[in-house]
Amino acid sequence: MFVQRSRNARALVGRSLHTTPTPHSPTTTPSSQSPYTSVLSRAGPLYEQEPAVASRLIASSRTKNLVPIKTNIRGTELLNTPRLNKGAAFTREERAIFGLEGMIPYEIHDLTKQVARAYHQLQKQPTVILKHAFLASMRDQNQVLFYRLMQDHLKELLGILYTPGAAEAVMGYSYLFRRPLGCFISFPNQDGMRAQLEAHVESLEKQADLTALAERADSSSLIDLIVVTDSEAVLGIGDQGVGGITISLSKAALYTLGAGIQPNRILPVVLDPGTDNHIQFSDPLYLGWKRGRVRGKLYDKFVDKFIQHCRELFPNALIHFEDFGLQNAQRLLDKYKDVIPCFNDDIEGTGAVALAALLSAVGVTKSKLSEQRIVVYGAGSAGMGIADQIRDGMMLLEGITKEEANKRFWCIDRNGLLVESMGNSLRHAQLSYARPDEECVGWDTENPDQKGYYLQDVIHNVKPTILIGTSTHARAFTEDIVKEMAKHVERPIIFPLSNPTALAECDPSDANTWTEGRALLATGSPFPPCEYNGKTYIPAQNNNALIYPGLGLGTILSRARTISPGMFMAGIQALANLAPALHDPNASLLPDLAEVREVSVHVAAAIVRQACKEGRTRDETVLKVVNGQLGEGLEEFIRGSMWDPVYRPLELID
Ligand SMILES: NC(=O)C1=CN([C@@H]2O[C@H](COP(=O)(O)OP(=O)(O)OC[C@H]3O[C@@H](n4cnc5c(N)ncnc54)[C@H](O)[C@@H]3O)[C@@H](O)[C@H]2O)C=CC1
Ligand SMILES: CC(=O)C(=O)O
Ligand SMILES: [Mg+2]
Repeated sequence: MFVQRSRNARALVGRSLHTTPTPHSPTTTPSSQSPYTSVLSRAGPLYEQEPAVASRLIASSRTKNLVPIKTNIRGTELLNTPRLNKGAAFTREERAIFGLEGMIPYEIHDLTKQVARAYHQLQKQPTVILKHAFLASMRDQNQVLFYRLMQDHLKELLGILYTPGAAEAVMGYSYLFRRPLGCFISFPNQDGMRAQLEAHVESLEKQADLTALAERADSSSLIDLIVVTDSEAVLGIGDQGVGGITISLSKAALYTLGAGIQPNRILPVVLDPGTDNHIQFSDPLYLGWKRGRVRGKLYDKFVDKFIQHCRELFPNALIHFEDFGLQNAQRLLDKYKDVIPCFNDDIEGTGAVALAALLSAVGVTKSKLSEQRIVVYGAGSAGMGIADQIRDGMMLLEGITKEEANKRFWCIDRNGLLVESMGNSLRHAQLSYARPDEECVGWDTENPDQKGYYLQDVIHNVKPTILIGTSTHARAFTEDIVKEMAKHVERPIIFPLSNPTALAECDPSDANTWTEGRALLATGSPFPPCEYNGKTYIPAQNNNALIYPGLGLGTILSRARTISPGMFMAGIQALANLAPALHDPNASLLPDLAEVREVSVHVAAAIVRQACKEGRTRDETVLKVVNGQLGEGLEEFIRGSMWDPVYRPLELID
């Protein structure tokens, strides 16, 4: 099945992002003939009603933004409730009903004017970190305005909210701290963990639509998604202790921006088992638990307790693991991936987006994935996740065996090329990629006396077609290395993926110049277009943020109990099918991250269809949509079900 899909992949690619209908058509009231009239009376935005998934809400897609939110919160409390606050946009009528006159200036300003003002204020902030702090504070004051501002200026502001801006904000967390956002689960307080999670539910309930709440039997469907980090390997900046909450918050915001998941249905969490970062640790302003990281059984029990409480309190929620350390990321994924709906974004999300970019690159070079010689520089979570996903791609799409696929990789870590004689020092995830030592006998090396083989030697002797950087080793892909690679291959595929920007293995503009404009390039953080000899080349932003929102949305909609390899592969192919390079060999290997919302529609749809095919979908209505029984296409259904940053009317109930 996959082999066939892959061969057809290029033929399937035709859906331009620009030819699809705009996702947010103005709201209109459906005719009274609508077959869905019966549910209209209780329609609300997706994910706000019980149960959490799309199934009950098919009719709401056209009316969702007109349906009032019912609340009993008034006055100052309303202005201090970010989910409901509209600031100067409260109507005259709402001001009277909710007791707001005298608390806001007289004039009413709509969202467009508010966004213009907020953008102006943001531009006045002199540094990236202050811009990030401004956005965080806006998110904490007026949720709709925050998301609307982000959405209207997505390309520019992603670099502030997410990588590279988030890196500075994570490091400076204890200095920037104003009011806590997100959920803090600390090792010394773990006896109260359940109560702490329940307190978050309570605060969400307070802000929720009271009609929807009244219809809900319990709180089990309040949360669709948990984004959790333990902060040990944040981006490429390592252990950041409690500051890692910022990466959970940024990733969570991207689910809303990129896939329309209702922001209040996402729980961003930091687990704080201590920190080994001595700079943070010895800072008097550090806000986390000031102890060295707990490890071993105590750590595992702590994480397991968290997972079990989440399973009990939010049984439908998908768990997104983010930026766990090398010793734990793969282990935790292996422990939970076949038991609960979860994924590790650094391992699987990164692998998925990298494979999509490579499918598009081999489309340009008109070669097969399984013919490539691939060097992975930095054999950690992301590097091994990418290798595994490419290997799965070779097996599923091109039908080669795992053993044959393993031979297409040369992985390099701190001690050089992974070879079999490294034995026990190899991590489990690295084992199958270790090369036989005898293969390197007779290699032409820079220094014949050195122990091990390093990047220059591997490039020189292996003559790779693909070079991927996930090492955090800034500027490791030097001019010599890139030129050496480019000697042996017409269109070298070079992906310096380390984040943030300063840690990228090379600047794509340099690689473009060193290869006379021949390289096919993708980076982790955003970079400007490259120029060579009057020709412009746009390096793709190969960041897991391009796929995880759609992956999450598709999984939540299906309510699959676990995410299967087939679901991943379906999402990957959907993303690859949207690559601009499929139409123009000199265009970007991936769609622009600013188009993530439309990308997510296709990724989520592919995942939902695959989940149905595999009999994993537990949502009856989604099944009916897929089977064409409800008169609405799946993509249309998904688009219509996304949360929009618009003000809905408020209705006071006592
Ligand atoms: N573009 C994207 O979507 C993503 C990018 N990344 C980036 O990839 C980088 C690595 O992240 P993780 O894999 O999560 O970290 P990790 O700590 O699991 O892996 C890094 C690996 O690189 C190795 N390494 C360090 N210095 C090296 C050197 N000089 N030579 C060779 N190997 C070296 C380490 O030993 C480790 O095995 C980070 O900068 C991160 O931001 C991670 C996830 C997604
Ligand atoms: C993008 C991402 O997840 C990382 O750099 O860790
Ligand atoms: Mg990450």
